[in-house]
Amino acid sequence: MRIQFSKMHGLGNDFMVIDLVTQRMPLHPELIRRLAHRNFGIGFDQLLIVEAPERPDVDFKYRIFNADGSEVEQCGNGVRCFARFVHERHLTKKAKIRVETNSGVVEPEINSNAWVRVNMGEPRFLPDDIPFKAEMLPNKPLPDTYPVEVLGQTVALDVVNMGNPHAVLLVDDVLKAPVEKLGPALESHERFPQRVNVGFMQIVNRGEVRLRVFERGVGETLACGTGACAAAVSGIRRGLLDPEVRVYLAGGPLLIQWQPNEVVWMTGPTATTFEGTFNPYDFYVPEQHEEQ
Ligand SMILES: N[C@@H](CCC[C@H](N)C(=O)O)C(=O)O
Repeated sequence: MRIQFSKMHGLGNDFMVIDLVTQRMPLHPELIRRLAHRNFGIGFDQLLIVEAPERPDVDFKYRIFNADGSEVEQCGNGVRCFARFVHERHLTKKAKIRVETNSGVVEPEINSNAWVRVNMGEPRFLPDDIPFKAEMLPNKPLPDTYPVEVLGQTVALDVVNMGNPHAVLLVDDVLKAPVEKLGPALESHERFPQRVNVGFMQIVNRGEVRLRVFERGVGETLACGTGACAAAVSGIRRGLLDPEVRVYLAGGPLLIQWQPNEVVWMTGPTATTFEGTFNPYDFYVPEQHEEQ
């Protein structure tokens, strides 16, 4: 039994994409960790799965797994690649599709140059929606920064849910930001019961920022789409940015557009690196093998 896949990326945030509408394979976390391994596996930041929809008003179901095997709710660079994948595999002819995720519906629209614009939905700020433990302000929208003690210092975090949880910190120089130190400490901080993605944002001017993201379940990646949305939303909410922001990540720029109380729009490129097949039994996990 061989499974077909595509290797894709959005600005260097890389994915293995598998169609499980027409194929079957187990989705055990240990199998995913083995496939994600950069030497022993295919290597990726996230595994993206295409499934048949469970409700009548969407075209596909989109499941996302981090390299550590954890299933997550949303992936912004991934949804652009997802839209391109379902076209390349002739699973749809529609330019604009509705895709169900574990945190709601997103709507990517693909253009002829494989650029994709996505309605990412509305950001959420309630502590329970992030989720974030903010005893001082039980379930009221959070202020635009919240002080959090970490590694003996207090940092001012803006916490935003973009389908998945994000914390955004302002820094003077993104190249000198303490991503390796604060990233893991905040990712697993007790205030974030489901862990968090941590963005370090440098404001260049009202329309441009530089961003590095320490991703939950992966580590620092070359780009993070939901992280770019969260950073832009945070800067706009704080009155530091205009409603249209170019977010420069290590892998390249994304365009993010947002007006308060509206949905966030993300526009960016996609790339298919190669297509291949693998035999899941080469990555077999004894006694934990689960059929999907
Ligand atoms: N790279 C993604 C985000 C993937 C999920 C994230 N690591 C999480 O755990 O929430 C993006 O482009 O948004």
